[in-house]
Order: sequence, then structure tokens, then C-alpha cells
Amino acid sequence: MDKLRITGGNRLSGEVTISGAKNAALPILCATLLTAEPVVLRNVPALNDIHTTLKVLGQLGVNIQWLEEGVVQLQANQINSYEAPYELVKTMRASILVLGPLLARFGQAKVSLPGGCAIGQRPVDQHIKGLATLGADIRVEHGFVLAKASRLQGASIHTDMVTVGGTEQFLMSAALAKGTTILENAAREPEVVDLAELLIAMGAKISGHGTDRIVIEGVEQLHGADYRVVPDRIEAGTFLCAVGATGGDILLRNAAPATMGAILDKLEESGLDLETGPDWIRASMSGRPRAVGIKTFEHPGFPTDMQAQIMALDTIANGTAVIVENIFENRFMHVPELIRMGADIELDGHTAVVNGVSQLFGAKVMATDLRASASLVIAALAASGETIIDRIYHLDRGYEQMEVKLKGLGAQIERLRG
Ligand SMILES: CC(=O)N[C@H]1[C@@H](OP(=O)(O)OP(=O)(O)OC[C@H]2O[C@@H](n3ccc(=O)[nH]c3=O)[C@H](O)[C@@H]2O)O[C@H](CO)[C@@H](O)[C@@H]1O
Ligand SMILES: C=C(OP(=O)(O)O)C(=O)O
Repeated sequence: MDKLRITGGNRLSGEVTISGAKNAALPILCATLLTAEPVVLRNVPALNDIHTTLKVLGQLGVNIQWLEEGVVQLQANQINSYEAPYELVKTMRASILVLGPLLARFGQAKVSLPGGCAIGQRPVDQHIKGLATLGADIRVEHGFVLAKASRLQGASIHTDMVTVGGTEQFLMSAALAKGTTILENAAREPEVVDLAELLIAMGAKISGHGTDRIVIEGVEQLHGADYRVVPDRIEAGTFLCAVGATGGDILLRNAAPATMGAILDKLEESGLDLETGPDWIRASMSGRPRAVGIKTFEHPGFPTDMQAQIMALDTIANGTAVIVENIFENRFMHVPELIRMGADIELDGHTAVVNGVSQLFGAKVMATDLRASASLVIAALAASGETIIDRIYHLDRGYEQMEVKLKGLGAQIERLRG
């Protein structure tokens, strides 16, 4: 298992290029199942989650060709299986998103329930209920979701909570359904908008994406497209937290500040000097960060995927920050690891109170999930001495060459292969 060795204390400076968004690319890859024509996708990050999704799609019969770095062509004209097996689906939850497209285009699908996840239970009951509302004959048996439909029928779907994956599942399914589908209580995340834009480029009739009411008029078939994935707002936010913690001056290229309102507001509040253009962000920081409280919410609220990184920044801030996690029931696993590095954090249910300390110390710590890993990297960059982060396969799920990018900004960081 690979580890990271980080010696803290270096200020970050220089330029870094942000990758395409993992959480936009994953549903977008699944959406290519909706047409027999080739779909070319650009700005696709080379991440473990992307490779796993491509494996799932390849096993279904999708023809996959990398045309150049970051550019992949997928063609689903020879689908020979409608089943996504446990061995692949267990490693990442997003693979449940092949369910709707298979069902909508081929009338059948058998997809393993995603494995349990460290940050919460993450059931898929809303996906199942929504697809049943669209007319699918759907049930769970022996750990698989089994679904059939001659043709999905447009309907009104109102989910119990805002769900990003659920909204994406219904967008893709309803695109080929007969009649009109209305999604109430829809997720407004930029990644949902990006998927909707790809579907529109493929000939889907969708309006209202980016609001909580999306209307989809089903069409008979979709066609190929050439589409560029939106930049990763969470990766960008992670680098900004890193410079907030170490001090310095960095320029993010290929970023999408327009998708990052809540994140940028909080970082400014913590003392970062920010300047933005259409696709870049310049950030500089001098002195100690100020404590900033956050409550995670659905977009446009503060994203849960940035909670751990902001907490890392708060551990060394001046003052006390209250952090409330509203989306996932178990997303504080970075807390005991940050405490090992000298952080002062009290946990009470879904609230963490972070009393800033003037200095963190390097330690041996363990990554427990993707964003928890990122928070440990940020803490280690700011700490005095050496930190070894174990189990960084979590980090590799969602960050493209993080240690290479950080090294380019002047960090002392290396991957220990094991
Ligand atoms: C690949 C991807 O894009 N992942 C993101 C996506 O995950 P994901 O799409 O899985 O997250 P959801 O928005 O669906 O989950 C929100 C909440 O709803 C609950 N829920 C969801 C569906 C369901 O059928 N039943 C149910 O109870 C979940 O357990 C969670 O508590 O959105 C999350 C919330 O912004 C992000 O943290 C993840 O990074
Ligand atoms: C939780 C995340 O991803 P996933 O939904 O793929 O587990 C994340 O990107 O922070």
C-alpha cells in the first residue's frame, strides 16, 4: 500500500492546473450508454474511480479508446451484458449510475448494490423508488438491483431528500422515456448541470437544470457528442486550503470559480486574498488563518466534499470554528487523525468544535476516506516535521497526481511505494 511522506513548513508558490471534475466525469461516462454513436469526452481526469467506471463500461461491451491524455471516446454500439458485478461496483458508489441508462436504452439491468461506505450508509432507496415511478419493474435480490421496463414512462418524481446521484440517475433515465418527467427537489450541483449539458449536446430535451425543478421531455434516441468536463471545484478548493494553511501565492489554471461561490467566500473570510478570472484563481496568504465556521448543505450551500479540508485549515487558525456536517452521518473520521497531529477538536454528534492551535506536529496518520485524506495532506504541509500518511489509495480515487502537483508548488512530498 502506497504512503505519502510530507515534511511540512514550506510555503506554496507557483502554478497548478486543475483536472476535470471526478464527480461530473463519472455520471457523464455512464451517460454514453444512452447512444450507439461515439461520444468524445475531454478534460477527463486519470483517476482510479474513472478507471473503475471504464472497467464497468468495458465489461458491458462499450468500446473505449483514449485518443490523447484526458480525451476518451466511448461507443456503446455492441452492448453484450446488462450486468455490473459486485467486484467492480463495491469499490465505488457512482457505478450504480449505469442502472438508469441500461434500463432506459435496453429495457433491463442488473447492478450490484454499492458497497458500504466509510462516510455513511448511503442507501440507494431513492434511486429505486424514482425508477419505479418511471415505470420500471425493479427489486433488490441477493445484493443486486434487478430492473426491467419495456419503455420508461415520464412521470413526476419528488425525492425525500436532495440527492445528487438520484437526480443524475433520473436525468439519464428520463432522457429516453416516453413523455415528460418532472424532477422536484432536484440537486443543483454544478456536476448535475454538467451532466444535463452533455445530455443536451446528445439531443436530450432538458430545462431547469441548476434549479430544484428539472423538466425532461423524453426523446426516441440520443446521438453522439463531443464534450468537455467541467473543472473540479473540490480539487481547486483543496489547493486553496493548502495555500491557506502554508501561506504563499498560487495560481490555479483550468479552474471554474463560478461553481465555487460558497467555498471562495469562506476562504476569503479565513484571510486568503483571492482574485478570479473566467478560468483561473489566484490566491495568496500571509499570516495565520482566521477560524471560519461552516455548515454543509446541498449546492449552493457549502459542499460536504470540502468539509474536511476546511477543518484542516481551522486547526491552525486564530480562534474557534464550529463545523456542522449535515449531509453524511459519519464524515468526521479525519478528526482523530488531525488530533494525532496536535489539533484541538471536540466532537458532538454532527458538530465539531475546532479550537485553533498555533502549530501542528508531524505524525503517522491514516487516510480513511477520500476527503479525509486531503485534509491530512493539508495539515501535514503546515505541520512542523515529518508526516507519513498511510492508505492513500483513498486519495488516488479522486485526486490526479496530487503529490506531483504539490511538489510543483514547492511542497516537500513524496510517494512511498509499498
Ligand atoms: C460521485 C459523486 O458525485 N459523489 C458525490 C455525490 O454523492 P451521492 O450522489 O452518493 O450523494 P447524495 O446526494 O445522493 O446523498 C445525499 C444524502 O442522501 C442520502 N441518500 C441518497 C440517495 C438515496 O437513494 N437515499 C439516501 O438516503 C445519502 O445517504 C446522503 O445522506 O453527492 C455527495 C453530496 O454532495 C458528494 O459528497 C459526493 O462526492
Ligand atoms: C464522497 C465522494 O465521492 P463518492 O461519492 O464517489 O464516494 C467525494 O468525492 O468526496
